[in-house]
Amino acid sequence: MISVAEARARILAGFAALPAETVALPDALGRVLAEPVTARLTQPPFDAAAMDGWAVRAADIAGATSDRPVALRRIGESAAGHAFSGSVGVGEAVRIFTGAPVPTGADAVVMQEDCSADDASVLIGRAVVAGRFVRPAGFDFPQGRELLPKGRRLTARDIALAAGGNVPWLSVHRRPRVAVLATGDEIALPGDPLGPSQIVSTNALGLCALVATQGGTAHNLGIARDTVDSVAAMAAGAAGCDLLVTTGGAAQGDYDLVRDVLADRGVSLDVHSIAMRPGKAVMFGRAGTVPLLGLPGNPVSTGVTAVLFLRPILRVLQGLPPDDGEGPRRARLGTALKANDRREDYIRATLTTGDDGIPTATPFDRQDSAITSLYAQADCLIVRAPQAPAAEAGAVVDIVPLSGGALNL
Ligand SMILES: Nc1nc2c(c(=O)[nH]1)N[C@H]1C(S)=C(S)[C@@H](COP(=O)(O)OP(=O)(O)OC[C@H]3O[C@@H](n4cnc5c(N)ncnc54)[C@H](O)[C@@H]3O)O[C@H]1N2
Ligand code: MOO
Repeated sequence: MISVAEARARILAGFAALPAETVALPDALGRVLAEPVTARLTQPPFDAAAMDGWAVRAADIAGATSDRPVALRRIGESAAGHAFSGSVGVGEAVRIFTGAPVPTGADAVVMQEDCSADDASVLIGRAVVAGRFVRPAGFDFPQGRELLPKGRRLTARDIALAAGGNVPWLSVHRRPRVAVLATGDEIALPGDPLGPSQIVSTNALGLCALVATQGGTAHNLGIARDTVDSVAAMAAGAAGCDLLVTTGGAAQGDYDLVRDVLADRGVSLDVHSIAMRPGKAVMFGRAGTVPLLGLPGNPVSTGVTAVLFLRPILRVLQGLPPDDGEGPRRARLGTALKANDRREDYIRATLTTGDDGIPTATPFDRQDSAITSLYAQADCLIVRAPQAPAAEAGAVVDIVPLSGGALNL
């Protein structure tokens, strides 16, 4: 058995960022930039009014108050999308609306609440400094400014920013293509009629969904039967994918065939047994040209090992660092834990936040790797190092949050 850290290092050494492709901005949410996004225009492109009111020369109204307003001659109007073409001279004002270009000659905007107007003139009831309620050209960013760096996973806000920079398409890493293969004579698809000793496959659909949350495209290859030929034939469907993930058939039993199939094909496994619980039976190697990650069949083992090994692979393939660094990584224990043995434990737990704002992770009583109902409820995994001594309630522990994904505000 090797440690989790060594297994991760060996597995991730086999992956690098996928090539770039160009996508239209509406399709870029959750994708990772292969090139920085640079502004193609200056924003705002002109000096723009920040309020509805009157564009004036500040010097003209220096002494204006509500009791002693200053009268200016109104000479036109500037609306958003319809600039005033003339220029504002001494003693003149232009009616202006939010977002409209401030005419040349004017250097400030007075809110309409401080003014009263008739057809020919306007009374300005407040003095303002030059620049008041004017957003100068380039106030947000100038043309040529880097708006978003290479390697950024695009959020909803980033899409709006790129649109503001007049960038209609951008360069992102190709989505990882991941083939998913379930194995086992006992496995049936949800909705299929079940034989007397059959169970429904949870793992493949869960893995496909996890791939989607991480920005990849999953190809569900179906269910291989417990024969070498069936596993080999169905695994061949992964040709052209960036990764084949199998579930089940990874342990030592007479019908655990994924290993045999790999061995038959001369596949050397870089990883085949990891000192962790759940998930000891993880394999990593290469099936032909396609890297293969073999995950154990117990559903929670599949889920936990996918979080620990598949998620970072998908991130690296998209040009991201292996870990997201999001969310809390430490919490206080809600209940005491016994000393650990030689396997690193990933304990399913809930997270609550106390009055002091510090999260508390409370393990479920039952930790069997077949209990999917509790895994779905878990907020995090508590990480217990091999041989960790007993820990009291309140002790600070490392956690892996079970949250995050490709879509972000
Ligand atoms: N003698 C030993 N037996 C086992 C060991 C061991 O080290 N020595 N390890 C145990 C551990 S830990 C795990 S985890 C499992 C891993 O076994 P496999 O990866 O070979 O998985 P299977 O035997 O095929 O299945 C295990 C379990 O999971 C169910 N399963 C499988 N696929 C699915 C699926 N797609 N959806 C839902 N459930 C699935 C399967 O029916 C079994 O109940 O081995 C232990 N045994
Ligand atoms: O891999 Mo097993 O995961 O310890 O149930």
